[in-house]
Amino acid sequence: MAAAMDPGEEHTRFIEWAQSHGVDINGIAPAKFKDRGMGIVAASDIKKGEQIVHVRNTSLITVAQHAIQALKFPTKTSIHARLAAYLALHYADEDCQHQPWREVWPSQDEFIHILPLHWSRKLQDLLPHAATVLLTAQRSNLERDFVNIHAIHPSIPKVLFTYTWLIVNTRTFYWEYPDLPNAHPRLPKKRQQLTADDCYAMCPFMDYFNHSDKGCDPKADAKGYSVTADRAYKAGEEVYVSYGSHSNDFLLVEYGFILDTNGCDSLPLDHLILSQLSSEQAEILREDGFYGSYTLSPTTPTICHRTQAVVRLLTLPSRRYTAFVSGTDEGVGDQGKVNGYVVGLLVKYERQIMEIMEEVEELKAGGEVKTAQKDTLLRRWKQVQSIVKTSIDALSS
Ligand SMILES: C[S@@+](CC[C@H](N)C(=O)[O-])C[C@H]1O[C@@H](n2cnc3c(N)ncnc32)[C@H](O)[C@@H]1O
Repeated sequence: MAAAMDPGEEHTRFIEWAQSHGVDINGIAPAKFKDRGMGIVAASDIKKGEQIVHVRNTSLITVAQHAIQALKFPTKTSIHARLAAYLALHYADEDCQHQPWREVWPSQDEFIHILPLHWSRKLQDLLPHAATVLLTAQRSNLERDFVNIHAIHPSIPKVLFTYTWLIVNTRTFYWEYPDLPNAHPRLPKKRQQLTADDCYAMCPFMDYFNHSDKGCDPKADAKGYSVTADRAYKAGEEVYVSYGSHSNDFLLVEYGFILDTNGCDSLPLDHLILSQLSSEQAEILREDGFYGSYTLSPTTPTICHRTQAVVRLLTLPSRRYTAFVSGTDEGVGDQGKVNGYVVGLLVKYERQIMEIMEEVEELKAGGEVKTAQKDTLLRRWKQVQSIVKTSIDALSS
């Protein structure tokens, strides 16, 4: 994909600001892409192992900062909500120290086009099941955070909070809150109460990198963030980081895009399997720790161990299920029966997929359904269809 090396004045201003705020940039530059906003390209040839950017910890936005601590959020307020509220409270402040950085963030309008949270109900209802589950959780986290923030900062409008909450959602990095030299003295104590969901920091320039399943791995330590080239790059090539091992349903809901090839993609099977269970079977699986989270990995279609267990409970005498989950029998002799059962589920699902794709295709683009949204949804269904087809073939042979 061709990229414009000179993406515009606001980006030039931001780079100058970043360099004077503890961001060391080496051999890379921001560039504008047709289909994914900004990204990072190699400005010159880069060798594998070269450090291409370092961002000093004092340039991050974290809840350890005095300006955020001073807002005195109740303890139950999530880190996500605190960061979003801080950004919202300073949104209209043109003298804000982060102004040049904010100018290069996506607009509310861009989010409306790409993020399923903003899609019309018609389109949301046609998302794959796994994406619907993620979207429901996202909506409820946003609602919870808004209610908590509204109670103490009623002046923040919901539309603005939603925007800054999504900025935080799409542009933060995992940050373990090491005991920063400049951190608030109370932070080390609080750190023990933080869960992985709380460990967010906003990091200037790092948030230009787009995601790939095989990209550079950003590293954080007490001094800040850095990215090292995972391989050699030729000048002009896009340099990606990996946001984590995420399926396309996750990327779609949380970030508003899907990858054409994604080694971390998966097909969740819960919606096909859980409805087949009697209440006794569900109880047995809960007791054995095998209830739910059934997936099929598409690369070499593999039924995960949990699915192997549940299908054995559904199709075999109970002693054979028990032998499998206790590990006394690897269950090789029953594999054909297990595969056959999964194929039966997938064949039914394949028919549903075709019907859903027809519904998506029939939606008129324009008005509340945008062409790009419809195209993304159709592309995702085609991927799901292809995973299902490949799996049926592989498991039937
Ligand atoms: C951390 S930002 C990366 C910079 C962003 N592209 C920008 O214009 O500022 C994350 C957002 O970039 C976009 N993005 C990241 N990786 C992408 C990819 N591989 N393909 C398409 N869009 C991507 C998504 O919109 C995502 O929400």
